[in-house]
Amino acid sequence: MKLQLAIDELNLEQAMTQLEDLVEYVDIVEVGTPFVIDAGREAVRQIKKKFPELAVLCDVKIMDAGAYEAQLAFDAGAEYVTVLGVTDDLTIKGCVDEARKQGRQIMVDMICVEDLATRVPIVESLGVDVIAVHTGADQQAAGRTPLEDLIEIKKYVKNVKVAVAGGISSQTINAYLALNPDILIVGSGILNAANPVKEARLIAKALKGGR
Ligand SMILES: O=C([C@H](O)CO)[C@H](O)[C@H](O)COP(=O)(O)O
Repeated sequence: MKLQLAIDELNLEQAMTQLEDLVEYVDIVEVGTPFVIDAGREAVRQIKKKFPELAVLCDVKIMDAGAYEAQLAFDAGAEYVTVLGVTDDLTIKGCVDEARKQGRQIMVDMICVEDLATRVPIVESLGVDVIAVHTGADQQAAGRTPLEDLIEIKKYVKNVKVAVAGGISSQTINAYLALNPDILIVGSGILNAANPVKEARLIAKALKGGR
């Protein structure tokens, strides 16, 4: 299981400093949607340059012009790019075609997909690499978590990797680990913790089965 650190609310300078302390606990670093809006593709370029050992996911949440937008993120050095599960199949296919050309990966964010049973097999048939259940920040504020969606999606995904995101922290991680997702995504749980390094260490340890 991989740990993906989502950086959403830091600026580029803060992110580079924070990553120096967290890099040893992280497998994938996510240039989150607010972060990429603020810092652009330069964030992907600089993180790849300073931390070549980290895979970078560019969370652009593509909704249209799939091939072109995915290409922009891949050209900056991202290994993973996100597209929205609610969008058109042609957009997802465009992202997948670009990823295959460049030897990279597409993660589909299923935020706001209401019928997972119907949508997951279609999304999987388009050749994507990872399908992520995601309870967004605004849904989290209304008290929701991604746990039920993770339980449900595990029933429908056949051959691709599964990721989960949405307010996960060391306090709640065990329920997610029990469902064995391939990628566990944590943002505010680490970066808004009183001690982000301690929190990242706790989560990384839990991912390794407490060792
Ligand atoms: O994708 C995200 C969200 O939509 C803001 O862009 C977050 O990166 C994702 O939810 C993980 O962050 P936390 O929920 O704070 O763990």
